[in-house]
Amino acid sequence: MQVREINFDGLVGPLHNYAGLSLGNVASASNAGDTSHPRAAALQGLAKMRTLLDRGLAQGFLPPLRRPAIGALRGLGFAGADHHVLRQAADADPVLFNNACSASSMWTANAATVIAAADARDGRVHLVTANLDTMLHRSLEAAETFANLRRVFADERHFAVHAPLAPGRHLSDEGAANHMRIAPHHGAAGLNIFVHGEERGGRFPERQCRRAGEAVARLAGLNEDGALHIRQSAAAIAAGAFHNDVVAVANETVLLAHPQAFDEDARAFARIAELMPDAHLIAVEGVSLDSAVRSYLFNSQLVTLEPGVMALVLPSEVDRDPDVKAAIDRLVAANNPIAEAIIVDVRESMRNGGGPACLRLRVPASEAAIAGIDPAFLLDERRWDALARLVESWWPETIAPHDLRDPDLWSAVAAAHDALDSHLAKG
Ligand SMILES: N=C(N)NCCC[C@H](NC(=O)CCC(=O)O)C(=O)O
Repeated sequence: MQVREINFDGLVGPLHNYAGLSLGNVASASNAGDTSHPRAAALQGLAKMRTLLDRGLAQGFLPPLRRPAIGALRGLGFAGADHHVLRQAADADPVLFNNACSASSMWTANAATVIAAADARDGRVHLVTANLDTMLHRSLEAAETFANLRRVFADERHFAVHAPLAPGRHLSDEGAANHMRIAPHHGAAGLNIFVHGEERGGRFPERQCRRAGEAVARLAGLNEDGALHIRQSAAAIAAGAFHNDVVAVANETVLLAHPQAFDEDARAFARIAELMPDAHLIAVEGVSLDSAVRSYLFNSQLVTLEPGVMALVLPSEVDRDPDVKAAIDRLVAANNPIAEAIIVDVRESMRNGGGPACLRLRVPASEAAIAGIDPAFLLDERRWDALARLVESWWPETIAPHDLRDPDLWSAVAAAHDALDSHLAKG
């Protein structure tokens, strides 16, 4: 069956800001308190989408969740008119308030884990919404993301959208950022690799539980040899790889990983090779873990341009590190399907620890399944132009930390969300 991969990028929301909310995410911590540029951020994300669209790839988007998360604050006991809720929360608990202001839904690699139809028992694409339970600001996304995914992938003949796993640290789940799939091609049955952490007492949280990956595999009906659960190395997490997609990326027959990405790396690679003997398993040498984390080399999108020909879509930060540049040159020159490096500027997102791969959720879909996706979320030139115009008209230019408490900003951001909602309602 002809199956295409669609990248659903998160449209960067109008409240994008740098509040330093993610312990273990080096960029988020080191840029805390800086002034953000939401309009530029959303336009950078859109430019990335446009680059892939212009290369003939299928491109969709997911709308930003409405922030500040007034509903969540109401659930925690703040009451009254919207601005009153926000004022009370900002005064009573500034940290909670900042968490409610995060635009983190832009990183749609954390929206859900996606299991391809060819691997699922019932032949449907399964999307298991991530509970994002480790980080407070991210945990506020799950219920709304579930609703969004149900709206976009409403056709139950082709898609099964699952609710987030039960909340709680025992089942923490960060979605596709900790899942890789290796297969002969997008439409063929493949191997699903679930990468987890586990409390090892390191200085940073380990966000993904093994049980969560096992539950996802069961919910989608993977058979036993279709799933492999491996552990992220403590060294990678300590260096700032808070998700596996900071140190590894896979697409069809290719897996690129930092040699220290996994616990017992040699055994992990050997096990994958045993299950997928025809795959190109590439441990990228010559790049330190620190360089990998700073440049986000592995947080690239590895996309198929045509059968057997792939491109790496990399953040422009890779150009600053000679070791990383040399590694990319070697990868493109070597005998593997990677034929091209495409550099994109997603600097505003990168400064919060979100590279090209974080910004997108991959959904493999047959022609029939694509027909079952709400077309308002599939991009062509016309829809892309309309989104860019909306962003240019409504998204704030800058947000400094103290602006988050400014009622004028709350009104401006609500108006931007309203404009997007009414645009989407037109289809
Ligand atoms: N690797 C993937 N797939 N996603 C990247 C997510 C970045 C996100 N950053 C943030 O949430 C920063 C928000 C702040 O600090 O304000 C996170 O840490 O969860």
